[in-house]
Amino acid sequence: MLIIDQLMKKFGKKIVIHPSTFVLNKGITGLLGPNGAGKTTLLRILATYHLPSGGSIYSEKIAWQHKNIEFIRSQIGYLPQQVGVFPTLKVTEYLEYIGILRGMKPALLKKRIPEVLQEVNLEERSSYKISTLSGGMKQRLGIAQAIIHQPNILLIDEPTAGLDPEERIRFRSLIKQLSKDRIVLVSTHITEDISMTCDRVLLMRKGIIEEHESVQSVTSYANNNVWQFSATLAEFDQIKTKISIIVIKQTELENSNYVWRVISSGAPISTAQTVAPTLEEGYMVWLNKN
Ligand SMILES: Nc1ncnc2c1ncn2[C@@H]1O[C@H](COP(=O)(O)OP(=O)(O)OP(=O)(O)O)[C@@H](O)[C@H]1O
Repeated sequence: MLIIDQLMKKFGKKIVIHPSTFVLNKGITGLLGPNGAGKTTLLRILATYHLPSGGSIYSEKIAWQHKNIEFIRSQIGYLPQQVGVFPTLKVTEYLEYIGILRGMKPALLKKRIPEVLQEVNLEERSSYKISTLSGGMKQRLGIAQAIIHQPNILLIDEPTAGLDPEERIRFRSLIKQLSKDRIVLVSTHITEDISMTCDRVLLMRKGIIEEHESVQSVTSYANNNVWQFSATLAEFDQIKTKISIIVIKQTELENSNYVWRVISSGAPISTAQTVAPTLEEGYMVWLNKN
C-alpha cells in the first residue's frame, strides 16, 4: 500500500497539484482527467523525477525521502508518455542497457530478460530491431523495461494513445495481468481504458484529485441525468433553447425523426426517459459541474 498524504506541487507560483490525500492499493487505479489536469506531474513525483512541494508519501512504513531514494527507485517501474527507445538497438540489447542502468548484475539480467519478454509476449521478437516493432509492441517493450527489476509499483502514462483497437485490448489485458501482485497506476483521458481495466479511480482536474473506490462510483455522477427521447431536428432545436443539453448520441430513424441520448439535469421534454449512464457520461457530468 502506498499512502499519499497532503501531497502538493507548485511550479513557480502555480499550484499544479493541490494538497491531496489518497491511498494506492494492489490492483489497477485509473488516473482520469483532461489534458493539463496534472496527471503526468503526479506520476513524475511518484517516480521520483520531481520532488513534491509539500506533503509526504509512505510505503510499508518507509517514508519516501531522499535518504531512501535507491530503495524507492527499486520499488518503482515507470512507463512515461514518450519512451526514449533506440530504434537501431535490438529488443534484448535495449533491455540489457536498461537493466545495467538499473544496476542489475549481468547474471541476473541474463535470467530476467527472457522472463520479462515472456511476460509481455515479445519473446519471438527478442532479436528484432526496435524500429521494426509495431506501436503496440513498442508499448509492451516499454512495459518490459518498466518491470525488468520486478518493482511493486508500476506507473503508466497514457498507455493506449495511438494504439489500434486490437493492440489496445491486448495491452489492457497485459496490465490487468501485471496488477495481480502489484500496485498499478494508469493515467489516461480515455474512459474506456478505465471501464475495461480499473478497480479504482482517481479523478483529476485543475490539480484537484478526487478518490473513488469503484468505477461505478464515477458512473453514478450521471444517475438521473441521462435521457433518451425521439424528436425531429427542428423540435430538438426548440428543446435546446429551454434547457442545457450535452448530446451523447443521435440516431436517425425514418420520417426525419431521431433518437437522442443526452445529458441534462432535468427532463428535456415530457416524453424523455432516464437511462442507465455509462462511465463516460458520469465523467462528463463531473467535468461539467461547477
Ligand atoms: N516542468 C514544468 N514546469 C512548469 N510547469 C509545468 C511543468 N510540467 C508541467 N507543468 C504544468 O503543469 C500543468 C499540468 O501538466 P501535466 O503535464 O501534469 O498535465 P496532464 O494532466 O498530464 O496533461 P496531459 O494529458 O496533456 O499530459 C500544466 O499547466 C503544465 O503546463
